[in-house]
Amino acid sequence: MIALDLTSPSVFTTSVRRAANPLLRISGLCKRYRRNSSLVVDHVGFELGNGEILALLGPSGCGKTTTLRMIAGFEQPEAGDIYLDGRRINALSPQQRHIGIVFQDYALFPHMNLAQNVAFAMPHRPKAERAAKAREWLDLVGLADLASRMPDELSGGQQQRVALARTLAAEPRLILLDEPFSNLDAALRETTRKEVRQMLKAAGTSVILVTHDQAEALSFADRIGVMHGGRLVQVGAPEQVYQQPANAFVAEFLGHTNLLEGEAQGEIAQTALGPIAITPPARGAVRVSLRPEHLTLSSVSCNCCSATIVEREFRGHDCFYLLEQQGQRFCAITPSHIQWRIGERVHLEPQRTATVLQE
Ligand SMILES: Nc1ncnc2c1ncn2[C@@H]1O[C@H](COP(=O)(O)OP(=O)(O)OP(=O)(O)O)[C@@H](O)[C@H]1O
Repeated sequence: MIALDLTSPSVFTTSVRRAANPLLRISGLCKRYRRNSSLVVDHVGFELGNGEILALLGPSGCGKTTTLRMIAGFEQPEAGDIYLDGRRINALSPQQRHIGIVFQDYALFPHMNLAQNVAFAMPHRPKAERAAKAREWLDLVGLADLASRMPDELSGGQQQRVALARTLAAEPRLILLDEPFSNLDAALRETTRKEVRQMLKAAGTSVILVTHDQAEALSFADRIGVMHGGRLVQVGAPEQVYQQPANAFVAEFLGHTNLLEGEAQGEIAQTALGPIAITPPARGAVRVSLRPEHLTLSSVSCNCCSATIVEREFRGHDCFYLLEQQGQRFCAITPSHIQWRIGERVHLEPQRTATVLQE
């Protein structure tokens, strides 16, 4: 049982941010695909501010795409409300919602050049205006010089940028991105998502990104909503969900961590690592999360636990170590210029406050 100290500010951030005038407001969204089966989206609710980028992050099958499809109007929710600009849009068709979508396969028209692909998204504009506008959007994504090329003459990253230009050209209030970078190789993925983020911010568009890649969510989004088993388990800024995970699932999904059982007495808990500072303060049995980069390895004895290095992984800019003490495993990350050998006995010193988990 966890006895939380309610006098101190809570670090638990599963509550949904209340923007003054959110662009999108979702509450109690539920979906099941077959009668009597369990919910694949289970009472999901969140708000999205104007110009904000939110990532829905979670493992395969947790309900991210289904949530996105309900917002887009391709699936009907079993329960719950979707408000866009204060208007309930549950009954509107996808076309009436005026929401842009970019899928992972780009879906460019193969028989049209880039300018024509982008111009196609502007049927509301006079024909004479479309070509100039298409060029402006291609310019924004850095591809104006390639306007007369066909899609199959482009790299994956360039095709992705055209798909984005085409979606932006329709000037939607909201853009939904469903794993848009997953077809790109690692290096291209990183540069493309950085460029795409800059373009979206320049255009001031509100965005929901669906991804199972934690690095992508952390670097791309203003806020992250972590989904697990159809539920939204935590919503917060990237730093918040990483440093102050609400539960063990979030802690482990966002990176390596040390999950430690302990006995809390206010701001300190006794754990296998010795006494460590915790937040928020608690009393009784607790489970805490301490990131590996917050654990220092030292040859100097301290008032802390010692352990044996059992695995070492050189990762370029840092080294990842697995350590063992009396059957308990710990992980630590050190700068790569500090070298420890497998079999060496070291002292483990926590450098930061560990986060008390909710469950
Ligand atoms: N059309 C469908 N009919 C029946 N079940 C479906 C359908 N679409 C999705 N599901 C199921 O609903 C659950 C949620 O699927 P969804 O695609 O929303 O998850 P996801 O988090 O987006 O996964 P992924 O990252 O693999 O795309 C899964 O168990 C999936 O098998």
